[in-house]
Amino acid sequence: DYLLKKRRNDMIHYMPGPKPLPVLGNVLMYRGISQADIIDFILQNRQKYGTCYRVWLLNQLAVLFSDPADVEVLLSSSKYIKKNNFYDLLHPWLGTGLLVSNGRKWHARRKIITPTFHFKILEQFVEIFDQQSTVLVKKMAQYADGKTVLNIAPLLCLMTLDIIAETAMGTKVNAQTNPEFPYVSAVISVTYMFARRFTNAWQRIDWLFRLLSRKEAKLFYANIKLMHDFTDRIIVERRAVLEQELGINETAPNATDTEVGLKRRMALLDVLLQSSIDGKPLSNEDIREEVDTFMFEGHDTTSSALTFCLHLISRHPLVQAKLFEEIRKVLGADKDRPVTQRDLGELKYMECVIKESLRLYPTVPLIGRNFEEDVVIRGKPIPAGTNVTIGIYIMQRDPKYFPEPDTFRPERFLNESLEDGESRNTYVYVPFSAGPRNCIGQKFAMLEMKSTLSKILRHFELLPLGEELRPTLTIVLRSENGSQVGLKPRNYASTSNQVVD
Ligand code: HEM
Repeated sequence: DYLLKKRRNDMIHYMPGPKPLPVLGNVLMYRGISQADIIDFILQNRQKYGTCYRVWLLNQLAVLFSDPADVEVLLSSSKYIKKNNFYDLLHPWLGTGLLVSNGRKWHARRKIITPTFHFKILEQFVEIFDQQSTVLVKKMAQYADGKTVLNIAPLLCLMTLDIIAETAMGTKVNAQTNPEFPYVSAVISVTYMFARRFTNAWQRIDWLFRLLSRKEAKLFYANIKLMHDFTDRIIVERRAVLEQELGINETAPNATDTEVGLKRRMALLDVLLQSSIDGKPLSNEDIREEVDTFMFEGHDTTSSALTFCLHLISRHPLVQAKLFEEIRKVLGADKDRPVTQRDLGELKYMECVIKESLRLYPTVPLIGRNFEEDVVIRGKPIPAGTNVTIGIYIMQRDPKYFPEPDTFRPERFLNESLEDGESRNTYVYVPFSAGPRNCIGQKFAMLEMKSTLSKILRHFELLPLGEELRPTLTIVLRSENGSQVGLKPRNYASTSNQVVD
């Protein structure tokens, strides 16, 4: 143990952190810490050891950064893009798709996928957001009696699944109307199991998972197979259609990234089918990795963000009134009018509400990297092989940058001006990460959330019924008891300030 760690220990000895035991390192400090306690535990460690501290987990050295100046160095550089081994858990489903891939593969794929989010393409996706949120409000209407407590989280999850399936694969899975559809229940089950395995050290090791949780492991891998078969089938079908329609092989090598995306309404899958790397088209397996990555990354994140945001709105009537006023002003008196990308761009206060909600409850509260070689971050040497965590949640709750950090105040983001006139490092607020490896779906997610929120608030007033949130860290931050609210139908004939009454 001494020899294995000696070099790294010598390099890192200056850094604060809990005293490690031989062999075990600091593993024991995680004893008895439940999923729901992890975030508080990390905040306490930040108080004890500062904005940069180390822990030893057996033989693995891990460093947590939460000083925005350090985070800026890490995120803005294209050198530090390798993900750490926590992400390996996602391999069985996502292979080495964009979220987990590294090096050349990541660069090439990122270049191909970026045009998918061209604003012209997003414009077409806005129609899908609108249609699917219409299905959502129809389902919600049955609970809108002003006294029923509704946990809105599962409904949001099904809606975001419908949206991502249609935008990524060009296929309707009808999750909202048919949640029993095998592909839909497989996605939900696997996402749930990822969350469990992520927080359970033993289940994270694959052979132990297969050995000790046999039934769960069997279901997990059967569901992954089912999802792969489904995606494979869609890819084969779409390839055949595209070949017929476009003469895919002639189009691919000559078209520039942006041209490919703009030809007609495209799903992500279509862009991939027409793309090539070094003149070679992507194989069905390559494409599946990326489509699966979008299915995973594109539904759980947005649905969790919406869950927190709607809850906060239900508990802040003045914010809700202001939001509704803006919605009425921008979208007019017809609550069923489909929204456009332009409308959504004008919902400025709503943007502040979403940003503030993502500040308090960043869906991805921690992100990880691994250093392949020794590096020095602002004078701090870090040895090769170290797992690095960036504490998004910690920075966004730091009173130094956000006065009264636990208070929900969307006005903070109006004009992005700072209350005390000080400048703030932009890397202090990074719910979508930042730099070359930031969230490729950020604009998509913002439009989707704005579209859904405006649809819900045009139809219902949210009431503060039910339990409060119980945030818990799984792969994404979610609320253990969902988001409990009451609903009252909006009377659109009356004026907006009726909400405050
Ligand atoms: C509120 C919603 C969302 C949040 C808060 C969010 C946040 C993030 C964050 C923090 C990362 C960086 C992860 C890391 O470095 O390990 C990321 C990456 C990514 N996100 Fe999102 N995301 C959201 C929605 C979406 C959506 C809707 C999509 C797809 C349509 C998407 C696709 C991706 C992909 C593919 C990556 C990997 C990018 C790369 O490594 O090049 N995300 N997201």
